[in-house]
Amino acid sequence: MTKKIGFIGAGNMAEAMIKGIIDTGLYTSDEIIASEVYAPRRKYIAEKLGIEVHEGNEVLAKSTKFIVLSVKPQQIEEVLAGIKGHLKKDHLIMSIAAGVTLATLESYAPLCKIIRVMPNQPCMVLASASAFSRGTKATSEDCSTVENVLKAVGICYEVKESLLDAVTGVSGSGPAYAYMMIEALSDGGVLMGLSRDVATKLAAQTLLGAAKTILETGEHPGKMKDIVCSPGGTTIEAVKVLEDLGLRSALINAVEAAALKSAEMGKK
Ligand SMILES: NC(=O)C1=CN([C@@H]2O[C@H](COP(=O)(O)OP(=O)(O)OC[C@H]3O[C@@H](n4cnc5c(N)ncnc54)[C@H](OP(=O)(O)O)[C@@H]3O)[C@@H](O)[C@H]2O)C=CC1
Ligand SMILES: O=C(O)[C@@H]1CCC=N1
Repeated sequence: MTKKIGFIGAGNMAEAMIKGIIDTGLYTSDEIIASEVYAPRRKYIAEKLGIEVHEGNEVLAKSTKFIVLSVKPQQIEEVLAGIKGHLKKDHLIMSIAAGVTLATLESYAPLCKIIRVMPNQPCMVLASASAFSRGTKATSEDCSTVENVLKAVGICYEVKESLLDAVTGVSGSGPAYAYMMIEALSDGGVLMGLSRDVATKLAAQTLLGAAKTILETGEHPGKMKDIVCSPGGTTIEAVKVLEDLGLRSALINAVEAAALKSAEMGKK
């Protein structure tokens, strides 16, 4: 066992997590291994992140006790079946697959200690929001191992597994909603005459600043909204438009839709 952590599936999320882990100094690139079926992707990840990347998953299972499953949910069963003979009881498996339950994961890898995680994509810039649930064999030490990774790239909470669908709806899928908001705010700026570059940077910094304010002050978002709305001013005109067009309702329904989809995926 020469590696500290191994990622099966070197796609978008694995790249984001590995970049975050290396940038934060938790593990060095020579302590990380990955496996990936697609040859051009193997070459890209090996060159970009400086880690060892293999075609098959057996080498990885033999090289590390800490395996991250970062393939698509529908690929999990086949991946675990392929390495079953190499999985021992001291293997810790961290699955980031949406909707795949601990019971399902434990049925595919009955000897292993398993922790189910819902991270999010901004782990690549060390600003991730994650939650996890422990499987029946996972120890507190295993949870600390996983927490060390998740806290290195952002914040994390342990939750009951039944709440991971809600986590997926809010923070797992959430970066996509935020990117849509940034894009749309930028469009508004361009409509009103700003250059695209300046409009996008102003929009992104505005979401970042608002998010930092809530996290650092602990204030209620409604109170902070009220502070921005000057009586008879510009903001309340915009807030009226957002209420008329159902921004809040759209976001609440979006979170519900993603959470319900995650729960439905878990029934398969
Ligand atoms: N994207 C996100 O923001 C988030 C994703 N997740 C979860 O993370 C997981 C990965 O998502 P994401 O990174 O977006 O997906 P990607 O499709 O980008 O990454 C998965 C990678 O695994 C490869 N792969 C497929 N089969 C195997 C195999 N047998 N062995 C090794 N590699 C294999 C895929 O190759 P190929 O494409 O050729 O099949 C692909 O490159 C998913 O389960 C998702 O639910 C969780 C939170 C956020
Ligand atoms: O869209 C998805 O299914 C994955 C899980 C959460 C974010 N992306």
